[in-house]
Amino acid sequence: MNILAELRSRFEPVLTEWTDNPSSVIDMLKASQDPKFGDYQANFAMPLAARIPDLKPRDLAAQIVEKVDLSDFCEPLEIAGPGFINIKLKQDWLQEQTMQLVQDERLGVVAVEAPQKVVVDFSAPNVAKPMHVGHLRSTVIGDANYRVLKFLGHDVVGDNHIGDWGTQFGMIIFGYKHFLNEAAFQEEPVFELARLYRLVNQLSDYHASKNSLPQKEQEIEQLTEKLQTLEGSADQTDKKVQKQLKKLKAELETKQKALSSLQESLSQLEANEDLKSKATAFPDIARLAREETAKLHAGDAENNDLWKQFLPQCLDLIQGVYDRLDIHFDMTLGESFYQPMLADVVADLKQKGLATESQGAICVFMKGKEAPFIVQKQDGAFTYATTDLATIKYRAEELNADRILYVVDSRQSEHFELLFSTVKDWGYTDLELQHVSFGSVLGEDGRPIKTRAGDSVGLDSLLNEAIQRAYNIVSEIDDDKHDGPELSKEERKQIAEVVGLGGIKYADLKHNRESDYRFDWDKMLAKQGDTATYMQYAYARVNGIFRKGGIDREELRTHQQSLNLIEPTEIALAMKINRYSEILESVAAEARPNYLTNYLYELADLFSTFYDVCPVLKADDETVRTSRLLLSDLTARVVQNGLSLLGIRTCERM
Ligand SMILES: NC(=[NH2+])NCCC[C@H](N)C(=O)O
Repeated sequence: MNILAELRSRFEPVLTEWTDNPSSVIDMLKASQDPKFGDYQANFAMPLAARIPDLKPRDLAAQIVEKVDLSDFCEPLEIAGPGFINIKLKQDWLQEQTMQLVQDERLGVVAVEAPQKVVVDFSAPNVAKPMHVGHLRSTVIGDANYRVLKFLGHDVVGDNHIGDWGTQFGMIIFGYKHFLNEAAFQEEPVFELARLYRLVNQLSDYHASKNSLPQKEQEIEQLTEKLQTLEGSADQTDKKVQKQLKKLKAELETKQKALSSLQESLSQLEANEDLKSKATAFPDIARLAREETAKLHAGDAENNDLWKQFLPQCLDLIQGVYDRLDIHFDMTLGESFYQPMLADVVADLKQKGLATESQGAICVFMKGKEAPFIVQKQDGAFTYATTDLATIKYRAEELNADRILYVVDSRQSEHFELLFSTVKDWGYTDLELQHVSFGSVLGEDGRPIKTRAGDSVGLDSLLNEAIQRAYNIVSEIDDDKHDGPELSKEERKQIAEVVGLGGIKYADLKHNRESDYRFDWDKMLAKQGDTATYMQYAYARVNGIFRKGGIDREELRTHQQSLNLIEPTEIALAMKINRYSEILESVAAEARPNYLTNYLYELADLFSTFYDVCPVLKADDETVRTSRLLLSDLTARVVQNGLSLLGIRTCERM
């Protein structure tokens, strides 16, 4: 049962006496921060009273308390401070409720009454290049949302909207035509294609950087001049001047640093004879690659054949990463799938008067938005925007979607604002559209994470490193065991896989998704603290209790009547367990898996405190022992279930 939802539904009708719109304040009923204010606390008396003349919030709170009847499961309500309403659950009710969970496979999480058809658009890499750490967030956050929604009973479709039609294909096609290593391609086509992509990318970056040199040098020259003039003419004892000088110097220094690192990478490439000669042979490689893409899009037979040949190979490469991460999609339609529909989309928008011509391009202009949404470029090409419009039409009409979540980088916020606004005008008014936006993964130095060679870090090597580091942690935990190590090398390896991958996912999920976060191996895998390792360990620890006591858990669960909550830590733990369903619903409503990580962390912590204070196997009395075993069992089940909804596995021992 969702206790929070139940409480809100009891208060909501009562509040109509003071407001027409109780749902606007009902969120102010929340779990309380501190048990001394009860289990839940309602703070809506203050804002409501503020709108009514001569009504003190405390008096209003008293009137509300008078009207709402919670006597079946709560203690008499208390009013505190300026008008808070403190709500405490009846202990025998909580106990009974907890007892019901013992036999409930779903741990109190009732499936929603009105399931929605939800499309989760996630991962969506551009597949012509190997996956890198930048793809991690969408994949992991999307997968967690997918799992939670599904568990809640929604009809969920995971769609990997891959970029399989973009400019990168032109790059591999160009590479294939000019730089192919035939033998390598025969042997391992996927790697050869990845190499070709990197090569063409590197060469076109080289020219872009080289071409930007004169401008960069000029900027530095101008800055230097400005600085010299200021130093020569202005009064250097003046505070303002000093400040200005300092600012200019800092700016100059940053620019000089950037320039020298650019020069260094250019000369590195030039030191490589082979690369240098390729760069010299194709000074306008970027344009040439773009032309290959244009030919592909225009239906050129040779390029289309190559594309058909390359696509499955590119997909194979990314599939390897998905397999390792245990990520699954219901469909992988991708951008190419929608190409035949794009002309109709534009025609329809024009016909409805939504799209108009502007400087040769076809655009949708929106009120209050400066940027137009370009659906067809001057040269006739359709855009990312057009594809997304066609995708929505397909999802609404063919998949019957009620809601679509786009788990995409925050840098695409503007695109989604324009997209959603266009779609409403286009007539899909009931469709719930949400950009589940997220920040970047930063390296330990606080900059976007890169390898030493300056490439983005490949996901495969990242996962390998995680597992390798986890192996050391797992060994450490095992070596430190009171009665000596108990795991074989093989077992340690298996556990390391679970801990390493879990650690990577958890570290990503635990942050408020909008913030950037720093990738930090030590923090990520730490045994203590807000990490998957800590929770996986808590889970294994409970299993250890049962193993040690030789207790059959299935059999234990039939002892339903023996739950007996006495100690405050037991009550707090039971309370937390009962909140599981409310947490999952909040994750689903806002697409925020960090609510779940946070909950699990608090749960594991409460368990730890309980376990320190309350002897379980050594409890004095049989009923207390059974009760505590039941509570431990429930905790472990919630931890396991919660982690599994985050896509994180657990091990029986650790
Ligand atoms: N429907 C969407 N636009 N989904 C997200 C696609 C992300 C795109 N492939 C990129 O890498 O930027």
